Amino acid sequence: MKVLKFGGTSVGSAESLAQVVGILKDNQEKGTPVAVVNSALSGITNLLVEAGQLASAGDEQYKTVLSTIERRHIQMIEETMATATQAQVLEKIGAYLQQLRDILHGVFLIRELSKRTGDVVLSFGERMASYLLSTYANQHGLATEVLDARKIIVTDANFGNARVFFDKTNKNIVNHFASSSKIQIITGFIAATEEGVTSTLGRGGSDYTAAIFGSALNAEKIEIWTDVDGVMTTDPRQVKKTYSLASLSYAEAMEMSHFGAKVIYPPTIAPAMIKNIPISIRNTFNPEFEGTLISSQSSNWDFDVKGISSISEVSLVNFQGSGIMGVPNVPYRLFNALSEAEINVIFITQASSERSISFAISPEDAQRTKQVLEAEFSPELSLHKVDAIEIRHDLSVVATIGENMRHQPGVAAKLFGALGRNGINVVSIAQGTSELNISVVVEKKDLGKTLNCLHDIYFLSDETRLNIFIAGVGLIGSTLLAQMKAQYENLLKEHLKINIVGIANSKQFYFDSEGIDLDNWKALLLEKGTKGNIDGFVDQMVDLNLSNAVFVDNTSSQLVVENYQRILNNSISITTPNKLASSGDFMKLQEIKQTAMRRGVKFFYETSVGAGLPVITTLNDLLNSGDKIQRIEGVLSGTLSYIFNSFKVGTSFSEIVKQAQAAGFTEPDPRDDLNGMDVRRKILILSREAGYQMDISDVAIEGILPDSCMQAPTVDDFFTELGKHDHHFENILKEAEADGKVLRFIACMEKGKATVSLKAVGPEHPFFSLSGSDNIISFTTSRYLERPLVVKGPGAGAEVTAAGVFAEVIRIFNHLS
Ligand SMILES: NC(=O)c1ccc[n+]([C@@H]2O[C@H](COP(=O)([O-])OP(=O)(O)OC[C@H]3O[C@@H](n4cnc5c(N)ncnc54)[C@H](O)[C@@H]3O)[C@@H](O)[C@H]2O)c1
Ligand SMILES: N[C@@H](CCO)C(=O)O
Ligand code: NA
Repeated sequence: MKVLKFGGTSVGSAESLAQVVGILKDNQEKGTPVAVVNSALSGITNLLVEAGQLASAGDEQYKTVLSTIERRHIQMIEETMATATQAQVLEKIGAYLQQLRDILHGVFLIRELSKRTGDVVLSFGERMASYLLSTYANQHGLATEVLDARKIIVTDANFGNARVFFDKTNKNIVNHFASSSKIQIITGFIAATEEGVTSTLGRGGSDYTAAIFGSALNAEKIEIWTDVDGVMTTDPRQVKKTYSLASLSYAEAMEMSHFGAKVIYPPTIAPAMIKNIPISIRNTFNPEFEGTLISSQSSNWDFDVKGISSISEVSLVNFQGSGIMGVPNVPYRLFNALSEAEINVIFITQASSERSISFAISPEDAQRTKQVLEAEFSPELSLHKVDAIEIRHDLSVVATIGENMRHQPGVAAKLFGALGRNGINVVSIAQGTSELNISVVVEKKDLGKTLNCLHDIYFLSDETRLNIFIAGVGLIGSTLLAQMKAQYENLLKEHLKINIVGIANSKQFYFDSEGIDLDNWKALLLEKGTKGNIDGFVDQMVDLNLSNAVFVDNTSSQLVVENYQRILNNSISITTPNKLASSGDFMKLQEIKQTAMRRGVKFFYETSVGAGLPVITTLNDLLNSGDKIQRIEGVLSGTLSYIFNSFKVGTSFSEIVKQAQAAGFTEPDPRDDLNGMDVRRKILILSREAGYQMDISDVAIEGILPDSCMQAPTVDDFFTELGKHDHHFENILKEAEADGKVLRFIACMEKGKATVSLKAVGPEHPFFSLSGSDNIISFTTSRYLERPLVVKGPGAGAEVTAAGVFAEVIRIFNHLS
């Protein structure tokens, strides 16, 4: 024998009734006898509650609600019943509705709805639904009859939440089933007192009915049929990719439910659990799918954690004071007072100092809780042994659940590490010694982020989203987007989903938290983008509060840099080829780095020196392993390298500068390259990495640009002006060539002294043979003393720079996961 329970959505439409009959027939074919428990049509119980409340308040609107209830049932009959039988079925439902109308009229007249009468009102939902289901099933070749559970389940008179007398109930069940041959369609949720007065079983009622029958009948299984594929790893409304759990232990299922997962109401599990009857959660609309099996077995499951459930809205009460320390009856009085006031406590923690006890409750109980505790502890409050009762609102509880967590070091570390890296503040923590559940209280605004990042770290097998925000979609930014698009599928195979959530240029920005279409980003930004500057972009990014977030600054803008503190403070990592922060004000840079460290996020800027070449990481590797830097020397400008490598007597200097610009090597304003500013910044960045507290003014420079070029108002004017000085550059070149030398723009730092100058070097010099836009950086250190460590290769250009930024984005991801 199996007991099958169908929820409201399973009996709420023509389609679903057909599915139910299919499921029943399937069992019949397999020779498995079944008993069926059903709920009211979906939504009807709430309407009944509403009608009762309106009527008792003397509000005629109850009649409108009643009509809605009537219409739902009539519509079901018209959609599902054979035409010839419709009149008869309508008559029967009509009789139920007339009774209900009479009762509500009475309630309306006397303006009172006792719990006792409320249960009678509610009972109509299940009674009508059972009648419809049974009639429909009989019309489709099954032999069923309605079993009104009020004849079977005996309870006390605690209406609304009655307690079952199991001895009598179980006897009734066994006797009834001994004499019935048809499939029993049992009204869920309702029961009756010994005197035969209608009662209800409280929250989760129909599941409970199924467990009561299943247990009395020693059923081989109880199946709860609903509209989802069983129990999911977490709330699918909050997390995009969740999985259905194949199995749960009873204890896990209870923990999941206690913390809000729409699984099964914990008390309903008890009768089944005592008899070790497995409960399976199935989808009426996907009956082939096995769903979730809840049993005593702890299943094979590859992950430490089974599920992450949450209660989105709780209030946290802090009860503290010097007078409660070590006083044994304080907790007793506290929780007893709450229990007498029927206030449900969701979560408790107590610090070992015993100075305070915190507990979470539903927000609607907050006011009452305060009153109850103030009354109970009024003497202690007036003597200041207990502090004023504090209640914090707008919080959520997130519970991480699973039997595999037991005796498993590292699970909690993972959890708190992920929360920390994502900037989620933990307000309170509880873990029972059963190690089945780690619960944390977080701010409500962080709930979605918390569920997403925990789901990512525990169930990472499928895919992790990296949420990326890009400021600057010029040369580097657009190349980066193209590279990310090209690599998208490959990364997905590695379980990494590149999710570009926001893009911005200097005038507007565009967001799509599901990921901007990379085939179309330009049009989306231009046509659908919001007008606004970087501050607005960062505001919206912060508001989205996504986990695994990275900000990429592909601009050369100081306005963007001004936002770094705020971005890092919101636990969003940064990678950038923009040199302004790392070569800007020293104290500000320190603050930025400290914020990143404090928030456990990254601030990376490898591409600001030598583009994609590993310059800064190499320097850091040397330093971290204890090497001492003696000297750093390099050609650090791709532009200047290209220019002087290509500049031959007879060619025009200004033409070559234009070529460098066209090749994408130059700064947005090429003068930043030619005046040596770009190189000064780079040698400053490296000097600071090497431990020197230096500023840009500490980098001496011998400029090569005539003043008139510097003063030209626009880049075009500059080129015109530069053309006038071609002969000047040719002369410098000729001088060098006369000595068998070439021109190289070299930066050097030794013992905290940095210089940048154009030098003529001969064939003996390691930089002599440079070509293309190559950068070269040589590190002379204690360990690389005679022969320096050299990094060399293209140090500018869209592809290599964007690739370097891309690599840092991935490095940040590796750190986050
Ligand atoms: N080109 C290279 O080879 C190379 C190599 C290493 C580093 N870099 C650095 O990369 C950065 C970008 O260079 P690029 O060549 O792509 O420049 P670009 O001029 O082509 O693009 C700059 C982008 O930034 C946007 N922008 C500017 N100010 C902004 C602001 N305040 N807010 C939002 N967006 C803003 C612009 O609208 C544009 O989309 C620069 O910092 C540059 O120094 C470039
Ligand atoms: N304009 C820069 C880009 C790399 O930072 C260069 O030419 O090297
Ligand atoms: Na680099």
